[in-house]
Amino acid sequence: MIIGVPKEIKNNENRVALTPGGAETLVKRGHEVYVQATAGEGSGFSDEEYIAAGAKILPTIEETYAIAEMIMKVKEPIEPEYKLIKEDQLLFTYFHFASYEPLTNAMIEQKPVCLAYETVEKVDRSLPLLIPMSEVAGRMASQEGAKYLEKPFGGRGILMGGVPGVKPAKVLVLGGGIVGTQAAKMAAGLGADVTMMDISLPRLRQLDDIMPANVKTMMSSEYNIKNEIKDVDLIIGAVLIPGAKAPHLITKDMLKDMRPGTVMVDVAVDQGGCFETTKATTHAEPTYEIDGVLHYCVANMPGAVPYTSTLALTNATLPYAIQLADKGWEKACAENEELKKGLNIIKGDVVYKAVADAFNLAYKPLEEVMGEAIA
Ligand SMILES: NC(=O)C1=CN([C@@H]2O[C@H](COP(=O)(O)OP(=O)(O)OC[C@H]3O[C@@H](n4cnc5c(N)ncnc54)[C@H](O)[C@@H]3O)[C@@H](O)[C@H]2O)C=CC1
Ligand SMILES: CC(=O)C(=O)O
Ligand SMILES: [Mg+2]
Repeated sequence: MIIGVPKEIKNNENRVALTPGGAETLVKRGHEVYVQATAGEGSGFSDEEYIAAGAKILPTIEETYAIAEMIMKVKEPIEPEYKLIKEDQLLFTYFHFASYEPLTNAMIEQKPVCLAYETVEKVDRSLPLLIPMSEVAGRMASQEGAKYLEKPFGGRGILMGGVPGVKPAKVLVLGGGIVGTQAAKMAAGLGADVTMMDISLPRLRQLDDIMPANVKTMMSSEYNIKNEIKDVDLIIGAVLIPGAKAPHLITKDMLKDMRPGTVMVDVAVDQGGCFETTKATTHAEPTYEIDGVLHYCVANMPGAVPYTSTLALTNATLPYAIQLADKGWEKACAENEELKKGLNIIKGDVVYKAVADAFNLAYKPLEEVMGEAIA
């Protein structure tokens, strides 16, 4: 198969979808790998390393899209990329369709096969291609939260761990999955007083067993959230309903009950955000303030730590990319239930129900689109 790896063009996105090691693995299996010039630079990989691995370098993004049967990316395609995408081309990347209607419409129009990292799902319902980036974003959420709580950055001016004789900061983590757990761990490590909320009681039991003593658990409900936010310093939004828009757990109205300088980090921004007042920001301008509350809503948080993130992401994606390249997407998805769950839009048909529901689009079950082979 001919595989193209374009350079990411989203603001401050320094990750790349394939390492030189990954390229070498695919080339050794008989595939052709084309990498756009300097695509790996932000992650510390030179063009020469890709060439040594057997890949070919193409000077422009246009040529990279034009030649490839499968495009491997990190972030969802953005506007300037839409027209480069070819009918029937396989796109293997994050999409987060439910949070962005123009992207969904563009992919329906361009008719590629969209296989979304974030909905590839194992039988135990875990999301193997989201987990590594959720681990990064979760750990970063507390780091960024601690920074923005500093007065010069717009926060209340409170130190996460406090000092002897002065109380630590109070941190509320909404969602106790991968992001929430990693965020809570980091905040607890800094000495903060952490509360985690989730709607799953079994998950709260697990967390209660494994988390340090300065992490408490609470059932997630509007009532509990309203009570907690009154004296909290940092709120981390980390909920997920796979493929769907995130529920708004904190409404605009609730901001009035918070102390000025409270910081809210919405990691769930790429699924629309779990705060009503969330709007996606970039690393260039990560925060904005509403009613005295500082919002941090960067949709590609891991892009800021590309050394860690590229290696973590490609560790997870490469085994799936090999299957797609070796067998083609139809056979690979027919034989692997995990990959099959990643199919969101196939040549104009929306085959992932939560995405169709998000925008009242027609939903076509996979069996209708693909026939018995894939159903
Ligand atoms: N901004 C960024 O750069 C990044 C964002 N993300 C996003 O972070 C979000 C969380 O991802 P993961 O932790 O991997 O998901 P996960 O599936 O591991 O955890 C989500 C948790 O939210 C809980 N939940 C659902 N509804 C809830 C509610 N009403 N109240 C409290 N908890 C609720 C679930 O029970 C689950 O435990 C996703 O939207 C993901 O796309 C992930 C990586 C990077
Ligand atoms: C998961 C995701 O959206 C990211 O890593 O940017
Ligand atoms: Mg994201």
